[in-house]
Amino acid sequence: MLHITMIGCGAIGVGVLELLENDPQLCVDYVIASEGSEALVRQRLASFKQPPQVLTALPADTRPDLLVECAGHRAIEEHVLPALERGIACLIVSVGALSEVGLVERLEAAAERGKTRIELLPGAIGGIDALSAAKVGGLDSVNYTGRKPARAWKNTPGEQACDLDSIREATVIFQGSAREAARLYPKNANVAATLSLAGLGLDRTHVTLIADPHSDENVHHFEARGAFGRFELSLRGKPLLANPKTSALTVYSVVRALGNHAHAISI
Ligand SMILES: NC(=O)C1=CN([C@@H]2O[C@H](COP(=O)(O)OP(=O)(O)OC[C@H]3O[C@@H](n4cnc5c(N)ncnc54)[C@H](O)[C@@H]3O)[C@@H](O)[C@H]2O)C=CC1
Ligand SMILES: O=C([O-])CC(=O)C(=O)O
Repeated sequence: MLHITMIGCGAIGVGVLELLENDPQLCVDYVIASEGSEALVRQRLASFKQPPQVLTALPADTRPDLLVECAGHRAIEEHVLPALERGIACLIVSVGALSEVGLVERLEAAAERGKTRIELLPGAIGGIDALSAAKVGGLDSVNYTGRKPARAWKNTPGEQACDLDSIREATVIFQGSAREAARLYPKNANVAATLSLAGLGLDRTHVTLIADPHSDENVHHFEARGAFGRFELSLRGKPLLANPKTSALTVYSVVRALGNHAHAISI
C-alpha cells in the first residue's frame, strides 16, 4: 500500500479523497491544511469512513511514499520544496506556480539533493505525452486558447477587460505569451504553464483567453506544429461545482497519477 500526504483539501482535494476511498492500494494518511483552516477541513472530511489526520505541516518523523500538492502556489514554497529536500517524491497540480522565475530550477535542485523526483500532473489538459514527445523532434509553434464561463474570470484582470456580468458574446480578455498569462491570471494559468513546460516554453507559447457568457464548460484548445507534423486537441471540461475555475478532469488526473504509482500496470 502507498502512503500519501495531501497538501490542500479544497475542490480538488476532496474530489480525490472521495475517489480514493475504495482503493485498497492507496491510503491518504495526512492532509496538510493552511494555518487557521484545520477545523473547516476536518468538517469537510467528517463523512469519510477513515478520514486522514489534518495537520498544518508534515511532522519531521513522518515519511510518506508520496506527497501530492492540491493547494496553490504558496504551498510549493511552504511544503513541496522542503519535502523534496527530505527525499519525499512530490506530485504537483499547481503547475502555473512554476512560471515564477527560478522556481523550476529550485525544485530541480531540491529533488536532486533529496535524491527524489517531482512530477508535474497534466491536470485539466490532455495530450501532454504527445506534446513533450513532439518536442524531442523540434516544435515550431504552440498556440493555446482557454475559454471559460464569464463567472470563472471573476476576481481576475478579466474584470477590467470587459463587464463580465453583462457581456453577451464570447470576449477575448487576453492575448500574449504564456509567461504574461501566468503573471496576470495565476489561478487560470495552469494549463498554459503545463503546455509551455511540455512544449516551447513560457515565452514562445501563445495564449488567448476568452470569457464566454454562453458556456458552462472550461474549453481548452491547442495546436502544435513541428518536425513531427501537426497536432490539435480540444477538451471541453466540466467545471467542479465547488470551484468553477477548476475542471473535474484535474481530480481524475491526480487519481490516475497516484494509481499509476501504486498499481502493477501504469497507463
Ligand atoms: N494543473 C491543472 O490543470 C489545474 C490546477 N489547478 C490548481 O490546483 C490548485 C487547487 O485547486 P482547487 O482545489 O480547485 O482550489 P480550492 O481553492 O478549492 O482549494 C485549495 C485548498 O488548498 C488550501 N491551501 C491553500 N494554500 C495552502 C497552503 N499553503 N498549505 C495548505 N493548504 C493550502 C486552501 O485553504 C484550500 O482549501 C490551485 O492552485 C489551482 O490553480 C486547478 C485546476 C487545474
Ligand atoms: O488552467 C487552469 O488553471 C485550470 C483550468 O483551466 C481548468 O481546470 O480547466
